[in-house]
Amino acid sequence: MDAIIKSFPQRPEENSAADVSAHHPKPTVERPSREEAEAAVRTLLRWIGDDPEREGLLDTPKRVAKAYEEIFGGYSADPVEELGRTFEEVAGYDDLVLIKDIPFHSHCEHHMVPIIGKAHVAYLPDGKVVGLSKIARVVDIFARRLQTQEALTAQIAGTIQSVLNPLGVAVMIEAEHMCMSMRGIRKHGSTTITTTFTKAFKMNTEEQTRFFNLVNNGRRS
Ligand SMILES: Nc1nc2c(ncn2[C@@H]2O[C@H](COP(=O)(O)OP(=O)(O)OP(=O)(O)O)[C@@H](O)[C@H]2O)c(=O)[nH]1
Ligand SMILES: [Zn+2]
Repeated sequence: MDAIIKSFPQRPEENSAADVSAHHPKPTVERPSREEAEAAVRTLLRWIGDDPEREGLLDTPKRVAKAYEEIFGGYSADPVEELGRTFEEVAGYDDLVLIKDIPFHSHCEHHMVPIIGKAHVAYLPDGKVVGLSKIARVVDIFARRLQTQEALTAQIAGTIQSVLNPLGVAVMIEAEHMCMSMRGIRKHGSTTITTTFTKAFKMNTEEQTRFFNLVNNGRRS
């Protein structure tokens, strides 16, 4: 499915069906056994030129398999479930809710090396709100899968839009890609910014501007 990439400022346009279908269901593949995963790590150790039988590396395949369970734990979690519990008693609050500077670690699907960044997620409630931590959990679940930054951005926005059904969602991600700094073109310190807007945010550039202002407000340079 195509990622939704938007540049700033956006032209107001009609809401599209893509808004609500941008989140990906979790892939279903048959997993190999832990022994097979550990054997694959031993193969990679030999591929890089080291000796998996030397003392320091003996337990490494086991550790790597365990670490992978954690850093790719997003495949075993369901972001839709996280948004299932909502609250309506908010004293009539009907304005934007922004959770900014949500730190995340992901891995790029091209090289499987880290993407390190921050997500800013806002929504305009339509009567109901969700626990703030649940938004961060959605970020975390998608980040703990192999990603492109564009897909990560679109998946977070699409899931919140389709499950919570607010008046609009805005997601901005700023991240550094280790595949661009550790290897390849070796450009340290460059940041990639992606945004996805749905409904009210997509149709109204003033809402986008408000979102950007709030994200930048109080930020230390
Ligand atoms: N659009 C996008 N590109 C990404 C992301 N993460 C990594 N990339 C890029 O994916 C591209 C993969 O390019 P390829 O030519 O297929 O692979 P490569 O030869 O390893 O590329 P180099 O990184 O240029 O050495 C590179 O330009 C990466 O910088 C991402 O989140 N979004
Ligand atoms: Zn990469």
